[in-house]
Amino acid sequence: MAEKLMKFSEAVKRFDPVIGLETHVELCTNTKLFCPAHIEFGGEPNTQLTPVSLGLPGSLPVINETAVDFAIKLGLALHCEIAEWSQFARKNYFYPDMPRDYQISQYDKPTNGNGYLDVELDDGSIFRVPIERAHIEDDAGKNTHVGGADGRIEGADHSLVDYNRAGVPLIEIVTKPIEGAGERAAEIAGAYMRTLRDIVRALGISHARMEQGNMRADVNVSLRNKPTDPLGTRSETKNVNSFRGIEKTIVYEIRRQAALLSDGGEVLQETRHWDEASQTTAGGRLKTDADDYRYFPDPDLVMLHITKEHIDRIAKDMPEMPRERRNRLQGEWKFSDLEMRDVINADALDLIEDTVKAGATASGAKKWWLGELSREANAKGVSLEELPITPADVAEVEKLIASGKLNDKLAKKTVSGVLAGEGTPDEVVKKHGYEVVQDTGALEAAVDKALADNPDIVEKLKSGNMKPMGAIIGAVMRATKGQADAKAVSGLVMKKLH
Ligand SMILES: Nc1ncnc2c1ncn2[C@@H]1O[C@H](COP(=O)(O)OP(=O)(O)OP(=O)(O)O)[C@@H](O)[C@H]1O
Ligand SMILES: [Mg+2]
Ligand SMILES: [Mg+2]
Repeated sequence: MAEKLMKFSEAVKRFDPVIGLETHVELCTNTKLFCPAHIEFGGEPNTQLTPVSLGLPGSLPVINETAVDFAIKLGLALHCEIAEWSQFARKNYFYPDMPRDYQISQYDKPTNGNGYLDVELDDGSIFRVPIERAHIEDDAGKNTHVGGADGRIEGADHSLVDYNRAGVPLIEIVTKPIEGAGERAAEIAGAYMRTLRDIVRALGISHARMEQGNMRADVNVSLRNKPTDPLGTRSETKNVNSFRGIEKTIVYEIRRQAALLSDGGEVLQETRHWDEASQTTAGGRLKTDADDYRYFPDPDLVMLHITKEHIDRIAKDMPEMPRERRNRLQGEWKFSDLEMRDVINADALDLIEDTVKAGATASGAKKWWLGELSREANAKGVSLEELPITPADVAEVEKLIASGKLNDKLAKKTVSGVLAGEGTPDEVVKKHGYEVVQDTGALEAAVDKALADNPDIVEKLKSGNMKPMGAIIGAVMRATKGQADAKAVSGLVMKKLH
């Protein structure tokens, strides 16, 4: 049954939306959080296991020090208070993807508390997102429902479970209720998620690939009549795994709840899920704050003691954060704010940086990645990074242009060759004989012929009408299969006429 929705513009005029994001980030440690089982994406099911990750009786967890250091790094980046003593707690519930019947998480003594993240919005303004906590926990395994009439979960006749992911370290970053977002709630959530992704990548603590589930968010949304009212009842849309999905969930929930409330109904505190196919959220399980997980300190794990000296050591090695890096690169590249925003939106920052490092100019690198190559990536439905061309290739093409060996047209052909798997730019140039005619003898002969073939144009040029110059250059280009340098041709023509 389709639910009633209010127009978005009307909904945010009548109600004040409040959102909250719980983001799970999968850490890229080599081994699991409490045992030495190796972690590898896409491994054969149930091959990355130990007795601990299966929760076998008698097995005991031992904390992974790297995971704790990763959590501290993130805590520092999010301006959190890092607890000297934090504690793991058992969150008890039953689900077949969790072999232990409890998740090891942190409850009232999380490692990181009380921080914030400043995010930049489209208009260049900064919005401060308050962070409640960033705690360490382990992941569950994965169920796959198979069989049945049409392969859908309802039709499934049995489920398979893969415990490879069970015990993989996660950090859950929980925002405080984000107030004052108004009609920009979705934009703020999107900017927050992208900034968080950039930070965890810069810290090297997660691959943060949404599509592989390294990063996923629970999206909480509530409405109230006015900003001074107490918070309204929230819905919680679970495990949304794309930035667009998160933004759309927020818009949808605002519209749905607004319609409900203005009809005199009430918002249920429930978990929902985002359905990409129908672009809607659907109700799941009713949930109350009294949901009883029977949290208690895990008696198998001692409290985590993090000394100030340890934090200082980690703080000394913190890499440059994305926003500082962006500002530095913008200065070095002399890009305008608008150009920089285009680069960020195209996810081309790293690629351009690497291309410049390989010897190209910043504007040359930008021209390729945001022009020709963005079009190619769009057409193929892949990201720029996935294109079969490297920053070094692009820099090489730029060098060939700068040295006068390639003109724009030949450069494009060369890039096409690289994309088609014909080899490096040098190899493609050699293979096809793409090279601007440098031999002035051959060029002169082509110019002479073009002038002799077009006496009427010659007359015009002689009388000072330069418009038909293009026709001569075109003729020379055709004669040299596009391999002439247009500037050299017009220079030669002028020399011959006078
Ligand atoms: N009325 C509200 N409207 C919008 N967001 C809210 C509201 N109340 C709480 N939130 C946000 O919802 C999130 C709640 O996450 P939290 O992890 O604390 O609890 P939970 O969802 O009950 O537990 P679980 O981790 O088991 O899902 C936080 O980001 C919080 O800021
Ligand atoms: Mg939570
Ligand atoms: Mg939650």
